[in-house]
Amino acid sequence: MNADPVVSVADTAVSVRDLSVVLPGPHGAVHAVRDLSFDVRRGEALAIVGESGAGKSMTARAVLGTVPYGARVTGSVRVCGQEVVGAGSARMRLLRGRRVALIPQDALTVLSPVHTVGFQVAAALRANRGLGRAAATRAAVDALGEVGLPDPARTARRHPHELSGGQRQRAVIAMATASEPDVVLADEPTTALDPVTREHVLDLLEGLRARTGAALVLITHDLANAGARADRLLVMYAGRHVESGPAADVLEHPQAPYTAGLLASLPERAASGGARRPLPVISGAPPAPWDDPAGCAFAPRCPLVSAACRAAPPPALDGGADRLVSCHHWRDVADGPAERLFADPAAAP
Ligand SMILES: Nc1ncnc2c1ncn2[C@@H]1O[C@H](COP(=O)(O)OP(=O)(O)OP(=O)(O)O)[C@@H](O)[C@H]1O
Repeated sequence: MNADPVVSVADTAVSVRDLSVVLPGPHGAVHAVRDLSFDVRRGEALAIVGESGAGKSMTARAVLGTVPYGARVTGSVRVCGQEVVGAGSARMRLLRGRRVALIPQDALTVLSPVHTVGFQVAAALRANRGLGRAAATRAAVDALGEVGLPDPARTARRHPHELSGGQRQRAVIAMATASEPDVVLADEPTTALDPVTREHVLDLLEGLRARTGAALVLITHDLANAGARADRLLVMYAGRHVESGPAADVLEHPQAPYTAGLLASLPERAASGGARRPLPVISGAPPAPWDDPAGCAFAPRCPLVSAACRAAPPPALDGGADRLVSCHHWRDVADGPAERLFADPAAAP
């Protein structure tokens, strides 16, 4: 990307520049993340949005320094000023947990079935904050109470299988946030939860951010909900930056055709016009993971495609008002009601 957002280093919790992650795959190299740049300021919530395979989780793993074995990572990822790309395991042990923590999609991937949740939260506190056994045990109970678990002292003595899915997710949030990291990465933290519990967990994350001043990176498929919960949005497609900026602005006035298509296909938006009409769709499918298109990866599905789009991936252009957009034709999107681009499913290429 060629445009650098103006954020002072001291205000920046995460700074990603020209990040690429390439993985070996059975059909050839998989370009999971390509030339991605973005910043997350301290205390800010950034939602990374995109459909399955867009590279959201791999971006989070690169920030956490936990890409799969065999992955080739280039570019730079700085967490609180410290470089993660190429960092040795000793430096990453210091960063992980203390500076940056992950809340995964499924709590059971991080909770051990053989230990009580209190023991596991206390273990994280001992590792990250250097607390002794008794102090860590007390702090773990406090942390379980902070995330709204009932009777935290009793919950601390329970094993993960004795808790509901929502309670387990709260326990994982307690484990990730008890040490008050500067950056919390939440990878689809509510996917496995019912709608009411989902809202509670998102409220909880918002409350923790307000209390500790941590930066929150929320990874999600859900563009509308992300907009309501985040300060800023980063839309990804096929491993690349599509557009980014203040969440409300991106949702109100998308600048990239892909974002406009995603928004047009939201049932609540399509219904807002009053008349019943077919839900607009973005026809076609994203490129296969091992495809390495010469131009814009969205070009085969884009109603505004031109020769320039097929020749080279568009750079991130300054869309004004703290926005970046990776599209040659962004002015044509920004100038009119975005929905019109995908209004007629039969008209899309
Ligand atoms: N261990 C791996 N080895 C090879 N390719 C992988 C591996 N993990 C992920 N990928 C590929 O990397 C690309 C990006 O995956 P990633 O999990 O980051 O997408 P995502 O946007 O998080 O999707 P989802 O929303 O489904 O989790 C995909 O094409 C995926 O198939």
